[in-house]
Amino acid sequence: MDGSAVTMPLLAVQGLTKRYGPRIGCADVGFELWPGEVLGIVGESGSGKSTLLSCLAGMQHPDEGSILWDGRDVLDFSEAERRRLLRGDWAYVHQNPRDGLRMGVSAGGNVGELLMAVGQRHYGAIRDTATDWLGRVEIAAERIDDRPSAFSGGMQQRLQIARNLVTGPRLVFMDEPTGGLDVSVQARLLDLLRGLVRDLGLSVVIVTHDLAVVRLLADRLMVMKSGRVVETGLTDQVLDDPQHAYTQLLVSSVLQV
Ligand SMILES: Nc1ncnc2c1ncn2[C@@H]1O[C@H](COP(=O)(O)OP(=O)(O)OP(=O)(O)O)[C@@H](O)[C@H]1O
Repeated sequence: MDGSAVTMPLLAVQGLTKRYGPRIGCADVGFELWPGEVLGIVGESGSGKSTLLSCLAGMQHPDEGSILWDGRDVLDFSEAERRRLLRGDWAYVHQNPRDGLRMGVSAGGNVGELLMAVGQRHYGAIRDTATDWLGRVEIAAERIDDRPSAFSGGMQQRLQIARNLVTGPRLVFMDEPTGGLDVSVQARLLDLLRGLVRDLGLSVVIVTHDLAVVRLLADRLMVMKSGRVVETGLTDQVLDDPQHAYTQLLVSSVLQV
């Protein structure tokens, strides 16, 4: 990390608004994310979490607002610049590993091809790094030539995480990374994610409806309702002493699915 990185936020978002016709996806969302920080975005289904994340990660174009990255608005980036960003400095972990993996390519290939995409050419070194990353996400080296379709859901998700982190991104977006998995598999994945976030000092924006996930992972929370941010604060503060009536309902699990 260079000296300038700690004096300005990694990401500075202002007035982000996305409408679907007359319906509001998200409205006037603003926040800053600092290096090494994990920001959790929570809210019940339909509150605008996914819309916000997809606008932030360049998968949808917002109607209004700005997203400053290294001082430049990513909404002004060319398509080529945006693609470079998503392949290098940014990573996106999908809820469904099938959306983030290439199912017809081996586990090692899924990790290795990202290294090739950022310019690595030496096959032996790429395979060594891929093996190392499989180990970090608790996938045995002997599975390196297996396709993800032969893996369990939890293993697929761990492989997707390895594929995303192998290039050392500066910012990772995560969309319900533990969603759709059995409870015991979720717990193991959460443990693994927490270790990686801590060891690598990752900067993360994570969307979830599961407060246990953000309790473990997030430094700060943003609570959304009907597309708007209704409360922000340190995770423990928001969860232990919620100020907004909606957050109080959310925490008391009345609104949790
Ligand atoms: N493609 C779309 N077309 C029309 N309306 C949409 C579309 N996507 C989302 N919306 C609407 O935007 C609002 C926010 O939805 P969004 O999916 O972002 O919420 P969410 O909090 O991520 O919910 P979930 O957890 O169920 O995905 C909702 O009212 C939703 O119906």
